Amino acid sequence: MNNDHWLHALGQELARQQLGPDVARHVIAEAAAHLRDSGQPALRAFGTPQGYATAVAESLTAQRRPPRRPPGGVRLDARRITKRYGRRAVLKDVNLTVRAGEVAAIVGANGCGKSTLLRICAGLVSPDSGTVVVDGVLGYCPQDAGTYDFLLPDEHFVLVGAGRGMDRAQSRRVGRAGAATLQWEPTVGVQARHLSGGTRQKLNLVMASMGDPDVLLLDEPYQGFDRGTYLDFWQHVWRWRDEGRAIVVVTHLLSQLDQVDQVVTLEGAA
Ligand SMILES: Nc1ncnc2c1ncn2[C@@H]1O[C@H](COP(=O)(O)OP(=O)(O)OP(=O)(O)O)[C@@H](O)[C@H]1O
Repeated sequence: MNNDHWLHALGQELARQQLGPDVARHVIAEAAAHLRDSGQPALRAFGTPQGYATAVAESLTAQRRPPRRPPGGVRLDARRITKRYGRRAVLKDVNLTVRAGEVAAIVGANGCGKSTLLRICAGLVSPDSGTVVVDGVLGYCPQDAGTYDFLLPDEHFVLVGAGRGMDRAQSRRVGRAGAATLQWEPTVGVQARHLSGGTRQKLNLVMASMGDPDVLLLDEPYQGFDRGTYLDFWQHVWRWRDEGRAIVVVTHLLSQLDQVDQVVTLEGAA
């Protein structure tokens, strides 16, 4: 079954699950975007259309969650961020304020500056003007290239753990516990360069969340995840939020946007 057939079948299954046409359109658009970005065959990325439609219907039911605690103090405050690359203006006067217990989604077209904004918030890139204030420990999951080809996953955990004040054994234990929550058990002796793209992304995400950071910056962290891991990822986001962390997720996908606390749409600076 090619991806077009799969998406068509998904539409039929969503109708059978009695999801409204607007919701179905969003789900199909997000699945198509994910398939386009990841280059994966649909069956591998999402499983059968019937199984995926059922999971979507279940997750929409699960959205009716009890009221949350009110958000806490400001954890991330980015003010009037402006950035140019050469003659190209990428960000102009962008503001982003996220409180403890809030999730912000950054959306916008390819190249509009989402990753640049996250790198600026992470302190990896300097803005031309504007300020970023972070209150607490920060974890950053890059879109790609956060791993070291010739290191083992355990060695990544030890590196990050050292920066968080953990010893080697504790780092490995915490890293492996994080991996297990993403349905991944690192194979002993396998270096990062031999991991699949989705598994490298799991490694990035585990590293970002080690040591319970107060602010989590996640740049499309689910690319290459299969359906089950993708749904698990959002469960992690809601749990982190309920624990009082401030979370920023760059995303192309629309189905979770009605659950986040704020959506920042970058238009791209002219
Ligand atoms: N280090 C750099 N030097 C020059 N130009 C850059 C650099 N980093 C990013 N850019 C440019 O800045 C613009 C914004 O890039 P950025 O990666 O932030 O976009 P994005 O919204 O995250 O894109 P995507 O949705 O494709 O991931 C792009 O035109 C990109 O080519």
